Amino acid sequence: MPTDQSIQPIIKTAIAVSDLCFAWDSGATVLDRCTLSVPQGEFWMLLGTNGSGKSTLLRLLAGLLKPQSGAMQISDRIGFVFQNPDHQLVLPTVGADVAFGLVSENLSYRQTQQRVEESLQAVNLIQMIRRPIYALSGGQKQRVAIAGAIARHAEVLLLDEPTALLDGENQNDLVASVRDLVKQKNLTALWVTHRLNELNYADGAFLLEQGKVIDHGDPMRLKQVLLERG
Ligand SMILES: Nc1ncnc2c1ncn2[C@@H]1O[C@H](COP(=O)(O)OP(=O)(O)OP(=O)(O)O)[C@@H](O)[C@H]1O
Repeated sequence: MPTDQSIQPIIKTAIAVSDLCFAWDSGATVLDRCTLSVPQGEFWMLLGTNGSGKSTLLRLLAGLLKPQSGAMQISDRIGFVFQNPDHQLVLPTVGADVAFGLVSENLSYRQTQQRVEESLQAVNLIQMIRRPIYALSGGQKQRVAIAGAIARHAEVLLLDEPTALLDGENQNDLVASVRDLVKQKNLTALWVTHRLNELNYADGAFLLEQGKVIDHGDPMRLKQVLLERG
């Protein structure tokens, strides 16, 4: 019989990328044998200089682009959050927009309503269910986009600089609430950012340079590495 000390917790991987290569038709290489993995239930960040391939990697993971070689493993229940929420919110009110994401799921009116309400509750926007999208702040719009993913029962959230257009206070609120959601709902999230203070909320981080992960692990250590680089 194994002793208690010999029993290791089973850590499942929610996002696995192995030797992924991607180049544009022009021949410009963006990802060059990129390898990383994110444990299930964790909130990881992806950092790197402009043009290092962060957005491209997220688009490959979401199936929006096809790699030339390498392997990826990820849930097919993905929620994608773009930098600019105006590029993904399509209907005039909060509730209608979240419900729109459910049209392909063949739910009854009641089931749809329940999913919309639950997901808006999860992002603290239930009181705004009837509010027009134009009357929301940038941070509230991002929450609507996240509610859309929650309503579709996304297991993995891919967020591409979701705070880039937000001021400091809204930025902190959003990153804290995504961290809480990940933990409460046992989701997995990969969050692209240039803002080092957001690392305070992460379980781990990757540093991408010229399409390769050159460092990864403890977010506070990586923050220090990047601060020292200037
Ligand atoms: N549609 C496209 N066609 C051709 N090249 C592209 C296209 N989109 C991006 N690129 C190029 O691919 C490279 C990687 O871009 P990507 O957007 O992945 O970088 P990033 O790390 O997300 O940068 P940033 O931090 O500035 O958002 C860049 O050189 C960029 O110019």
